[in-house]
Amino acid sequence: MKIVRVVAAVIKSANEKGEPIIFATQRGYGEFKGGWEFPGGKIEEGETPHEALKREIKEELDTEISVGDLIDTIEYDYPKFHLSMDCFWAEIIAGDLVLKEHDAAKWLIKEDLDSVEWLPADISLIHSIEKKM
Ligand SMILES: Nc1nc2c([nH]c(=O)n2[C@H]2C[C@H](O)[C@@H](COP(=O)(O)OP(=O)(O)OP(=O)(O)O)O2)c(=O)[nH]1
Ligand SMILES: [Mg+2]
Repeated sequence: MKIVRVVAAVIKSANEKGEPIIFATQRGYGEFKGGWEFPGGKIEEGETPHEALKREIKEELDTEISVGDLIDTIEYDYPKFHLSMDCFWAEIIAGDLVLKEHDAAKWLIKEDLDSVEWLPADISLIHSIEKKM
């Protein structure tokens, strides 16, 4: 099966109460339109995962991030391809998270992680984030 290598950013911040929050985005196009995910995309030839993630977040959200530790690498079989997705903690350096491609976005506290319809591959990631938030 075709393997698609993807990087995704779990952008972390804090709300007014000082609680940790993460940034979730809703896909605006394609076969998974409407599903919730972490911003990011496919690694291009010659790029490191780190470079790919910084590029994707600039393209999708017009925002510069610093990339932190790897949270998990998700391996998931979709009917048409195998997804291998490196998911990193990230923080905003500059920019306002402008939605260039997504339909909607939300900052979620730990207790609200289950409140959106995540893409199937993201379910196991949500569990590890929940433990680490
Ligand atoms: N970015 C992202 N993609 C995810 C997640 N979960 C998940 O199953 N995917 C899938 C959906 C897509 O098939 C693939 C990533 O594709 P993408 O559409 O983000 O790639 P891209 O930004 O490079 O966009 P494109 O140029 O290929 O349209 O991984 C996730 O949390 N974030
Ligand atoms: Mg993308």
